[in-house]
Amino acid sequence: MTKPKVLISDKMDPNAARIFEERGCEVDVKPGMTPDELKAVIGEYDGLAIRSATKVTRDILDAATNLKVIGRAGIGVDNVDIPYASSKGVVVMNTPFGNSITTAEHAIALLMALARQIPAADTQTQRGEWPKSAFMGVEVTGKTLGLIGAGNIGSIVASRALGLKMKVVAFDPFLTPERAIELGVEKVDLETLLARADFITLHTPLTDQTRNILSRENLGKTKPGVRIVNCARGGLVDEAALKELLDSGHVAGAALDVFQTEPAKDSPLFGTPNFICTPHLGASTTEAQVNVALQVAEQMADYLVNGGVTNALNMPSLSAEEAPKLKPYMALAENLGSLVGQLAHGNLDKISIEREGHAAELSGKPITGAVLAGLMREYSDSVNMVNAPFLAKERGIDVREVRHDREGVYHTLVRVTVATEAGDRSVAGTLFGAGAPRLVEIFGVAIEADLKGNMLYIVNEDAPGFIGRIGTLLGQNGINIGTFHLGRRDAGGEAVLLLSVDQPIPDDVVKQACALEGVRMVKPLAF
Ligand SMILES: NC(=O)c1ccc[n+]([C@@H]2O[C@H](COP(=O)([O-])OP(=O)(O)OC[C@H]3O[C@@H](n4cnc5c(N)ncnc54)[C@H](O)[C@@H]3O)[C@@H](O)[C@H]2O)c1
Ligand SMILES: O=C(O)CC[C@@H](O)C(=O)O
Repeated sequence: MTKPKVLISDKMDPNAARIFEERGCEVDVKPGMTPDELKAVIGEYDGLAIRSATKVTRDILDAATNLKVIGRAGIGVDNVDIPYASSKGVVVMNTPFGNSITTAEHAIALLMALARQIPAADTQTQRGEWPKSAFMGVEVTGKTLGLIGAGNIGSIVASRALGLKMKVVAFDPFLTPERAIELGVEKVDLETLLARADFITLHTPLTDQTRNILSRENLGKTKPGVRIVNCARGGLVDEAALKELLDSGHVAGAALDVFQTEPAKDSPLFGTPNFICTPHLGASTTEAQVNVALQVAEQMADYLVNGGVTNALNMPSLSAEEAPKLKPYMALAENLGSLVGQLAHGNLDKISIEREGHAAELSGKPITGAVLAGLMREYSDSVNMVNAPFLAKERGIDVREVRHDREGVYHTLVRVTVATEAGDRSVAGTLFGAGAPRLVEIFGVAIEADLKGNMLYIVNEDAPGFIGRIGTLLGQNGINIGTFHLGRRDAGGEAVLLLSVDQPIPDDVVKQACALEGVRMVKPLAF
């Protein structure tokens, strides 16, 4: 088996490359490529490990013809076009906790540096000026810290601030009152936070809701003398308005680790008294970089080698223990989806995926993804289990998952039912022996078959002589039959024949088969 190939395209702790190799991947480390250089090579890779410098745009994704997973060694994924990656079937993962403590500590460091103007005092002292009377600081004890965003990092900042004897008020629409109590913070609305905070620190992602959350208008509502820290994302604070308010003295100090445009090589804020900045260093500690590098490599290798999914932003998680158990189900589910896709005519607007027995004990989402991938492969070549649910949603297909506790005839069963213009059509399959997928029912007829390679599906009247006729026809056309499966509803009623053949069946042979006595339908299939 060829090893999956991974490209590390940003500066990353060497532990990442080591882990990839130990876990069975080939790895190339090429930080600092231009977008054109990346575009030229990305087609070779199954995985792309990045930090924030690599921009994974549509253009790059279009060239990434083998790419299966993008791993962000860090939290923010605003440098990845996730919707487009999803539509291309590429899993996007991040490492949501590896650098949280480090970033929270950076926010606190900046807060303290602002309170005591440490950078300017340091510069002037080292110039030999001994500016003792130029720097009058403020205590943080007893002051109110306004936290915008109380997720992983915000919560850690809150605990550190409480340790510094600050009062913490938090604005976060997703913060429950119970969690606020647990964190020891007061949940408030944004207006209240702006009016009450002596220090404000931001810890939200950059979204349509948070963009410019500290706008000119909102900055105007802050308490005179407020000090502001942004260690989250550029674009949360209106930088031009901040400059004016720093100049007017309304804002007593501001510290930015992140900028609207990065790298920020030029900014009107540079040189403003009481303005401090760092070049997006929030996550830059040895500990955090080792954490995120190890974690991203473990997650990506696990996905590429075993199919395990952890911390994916566009796919449900799947543990390394569950992945091998699900593997045979993926093949079964994809085949069942493909079978209904090939047999059901007309618009598919509803699909239900039922699991019973052992299948009901496993996670349903991957099985659903595989059924949808099989089904939609009839309509699109680039579909896989990652993008299939998105494509189904886009097409307005109503997808239902049903889990039965009941014991059925089979120890495990997956049934796929589609609602078509001609009524509901359902196929079902099980796993035999060591996990061999097997079809056990097709549109209400019990039949046992391996769905593999080229096949021919025939519905005919159950009457003597038919098997001989079809065998003769295929033989006369030089088509060898591999396996032969029969099923019927009632004796003398409708019968179903599923043949595996050694080559695709030409159209004229299909026509001849349709013309045989007693034939109701003939459909060549491919798996
Ligand atoms: N400077 C750095 O180097 C650095 C390092 C790590 C993380 N970050 C950034 O820090 C930010 C926070 O990271 P995290 O791990 O705490 O994320 P998180 O997802 O754990 O927390 C984000 C919080 O923001 C809240 N939120 C979302 N929309 C909001 C809104 N409109 N108003 C108020 N709150 C809102 C969410 O409810 C959530 O609690 C991210 O943008 C991340 O990219 C920066
Ligand atoms: O990789 C970095 O240095 C920055 C990471 C940070 O912005 C993040 O969102 O995790």
